Amino acid sequence: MRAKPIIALDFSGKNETEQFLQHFDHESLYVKVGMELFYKEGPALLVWLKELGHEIFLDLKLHDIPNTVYRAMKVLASLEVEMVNIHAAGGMEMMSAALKGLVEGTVTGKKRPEIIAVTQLTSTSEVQMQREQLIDHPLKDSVLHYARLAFLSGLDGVVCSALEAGAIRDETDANFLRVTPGIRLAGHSADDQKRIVTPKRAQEIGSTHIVVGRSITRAKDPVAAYQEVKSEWEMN
Ligand SMILES: O=C(O)c1cc(=O)[nH]c(=O)n1[C@@H]1O[C@H](COP(=O)(O)O)[C@@H](O)[C@H]1O
Repeated sequence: MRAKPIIALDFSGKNETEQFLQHFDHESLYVKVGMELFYKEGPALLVWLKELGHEIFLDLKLHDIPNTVYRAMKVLASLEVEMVNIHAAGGMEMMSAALKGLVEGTVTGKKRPEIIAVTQLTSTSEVQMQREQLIDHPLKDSVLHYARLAFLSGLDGVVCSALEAGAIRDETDANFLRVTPGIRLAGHSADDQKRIVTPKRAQEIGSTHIVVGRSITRAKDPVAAYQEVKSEWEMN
């Protein structure tokens, strides 16, 4: 069965989040809690979301020296979410340390959260990457390189654009997760995203998960937008 689309809860606080979730009645969702919401509300928000029956991707994108990431991951493991992430640019030593922290911090008898690494952000274009990161290669090569490093470090998958998902599957393993933000329904604004794909196309190319924020959260009818994303994603 295909994973539910992950809804990015990029809201200012619990009240706004609650107003949004009320639209969905008692439907169990896969939600992403990012820096804004987590910094505002802290772990209590995760407890509340779990009580409502939602699965959680805690998107804090750790990127620091290996020891710091190891220690932080031990703490994040205790929050018992489904998925966490780090930046692949932190290097293999950092990625291995993150995984070790997560394994050690997972409560006995509980499932370890999945851990994925951000390759190149979907808000980064090839020109931008080449100019600002001094990477003298096509963007796809950089994404594939980071994906290989994450795979060799024992991680569960990567965050990338759906445009790169098929190549990553072919270079790693069909079970290696390709979690892809930068998803837009046809005709919706790209906003700050550079590498965007529709839910249908993401499914065709090889994403294992899609992350959708503004196409749903800013829609006049968020439930209808979610259903549209879901039906495109689950087609075939
Ligand atoms: O790690 C992420 O979730 C992430 C990585 C990335 O490369 N691009 C990206 O957009 N995201 C997140 O995915 C969400 C996308 O939101 P929308 O652009 O509104 O659909 C945001 O919460 C971003 O923080």
